[in-house]
Amino acid sequence: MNVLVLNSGSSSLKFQLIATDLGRITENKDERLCRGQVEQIGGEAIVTVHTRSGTRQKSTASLFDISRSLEYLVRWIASDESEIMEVRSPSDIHAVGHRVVHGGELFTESTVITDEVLKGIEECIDLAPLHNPNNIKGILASRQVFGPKLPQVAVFDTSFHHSIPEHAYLYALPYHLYKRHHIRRYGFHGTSHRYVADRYRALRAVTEEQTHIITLHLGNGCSATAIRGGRSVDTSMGMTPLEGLVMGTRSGDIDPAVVNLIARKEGLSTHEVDALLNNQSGLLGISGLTNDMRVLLQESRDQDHRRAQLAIEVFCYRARKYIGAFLACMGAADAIVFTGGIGENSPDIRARICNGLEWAGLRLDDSRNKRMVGLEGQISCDDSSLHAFVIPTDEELLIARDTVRCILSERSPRVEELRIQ
Ligand SMILES: Nc1ncnc2c1ncn2[C@@H]1O[C@H](COP(=O)(O)OP(=O)(O)O)[C@@H](O)[C@H]1O
Ligand SMILES: CC(=O)OP(=O)(O)O
Ligand SMILES: [Mg+2]
Repeated sequence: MNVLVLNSGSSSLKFQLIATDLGRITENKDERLCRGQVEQIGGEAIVTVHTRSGTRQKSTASLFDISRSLEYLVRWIASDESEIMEVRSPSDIHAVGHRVVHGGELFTESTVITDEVLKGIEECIDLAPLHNPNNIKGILASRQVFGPKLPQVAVFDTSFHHSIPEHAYLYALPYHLYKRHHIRRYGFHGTSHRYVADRYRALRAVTEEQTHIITLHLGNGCSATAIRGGRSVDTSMGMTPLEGLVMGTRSGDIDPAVVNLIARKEGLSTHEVDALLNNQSGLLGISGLTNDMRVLLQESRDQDHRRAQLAIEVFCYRARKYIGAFLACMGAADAIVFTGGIGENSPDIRARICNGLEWAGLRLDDSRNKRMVGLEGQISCDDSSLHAFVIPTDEELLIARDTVRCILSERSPRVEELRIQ
């Protein structure tokens, strides 16, 4: 089954086409046929695609909206240029799987998209005004391009975290705010945390019940998840993806009183402060330089750039603090798992985060850590009682597999039944 996986953002559309092993879904039988993205949709858009053989093609095209961008991509996929002989027309694409950021309390698992499900995703717009509207546009564009009969599946960032207990998801606010407006911790990057937990199980040959780990997704967005018995029991992101770890441009945890103070002192609206916390903070905010960890590491080494060093220090300290907190919450864990662009590729950052966790039984193997760049494997010493692993994430692959599973089982819950009373 050829599954098109879409991740639609405000002005970008990322895609992958994955040939999944219909029915059997064994790990080695899935094949990535192509991937790419359209950026700056709305005008002269930039289209970057990677063919099956790995060649990168870059071009520009006037693409005014997501629908036009999708049409353009499908035409390219069906053309000779893409090198995909299996797909000669749109009808050779059998399903579309969407990354949907917020499923609120309605969606606890991936689901086939019906009109009712679409209404449910619309209901969650209040909780994720920056993300869900774009995800909906992606779904509607797919209906337009492929017709209403093509099965589409929504895979939610939030659904893996539905196992988090009440005491961990409730904020200590007046309770009616939770009841009235669903204000609580939801958590994100669930597809990534779930994928690496699955891979960890396979690597160590343990059961779901035996999976007690802390996963660190360190990309542009960063989050930590405490996984006990294979289920998420706490996570660092909150009602929105702003809470928790220091990120590329997001602050992570701050004192909520700071919002009003910044607004007053800087003459900003609360909306503008929100944008400042999301887009101008984190690594970029502290360093005043960039949100790109590679550049920060280089500048801090070569130029002795003080604020780049400081940004890295705050980033690693916060991550270590969350590991300590989650170890206390979980009682114990068997391993810490690093993933995401930074987690997969930076031995330096991993070492700085782990440095100081010897009390918890973690002993990093320096040469294993240095070798593990973009690879999967253990980076702790064999006699470590708390292990550390690097596991490259693959959210798109999990979305493609969920898409096939949902279609085969025709799982599409009735939203009315899911709604919390
Ligand atoms: N070799 C590397 N060393 C340190 N950081 C890296 C390396 N490669 C990528 N990164 C960092 O990974 C981050 C992007 O992560 P990624 O998971 O690709 O982002 P996104 O969340 O947008 O998918 C950037 O900060 C980038 O600098
Ligand atoms: C939800 C979220 O933070 O996603 P990303 O890391 O893709 O920004
Ligand atoms: Mg990523």
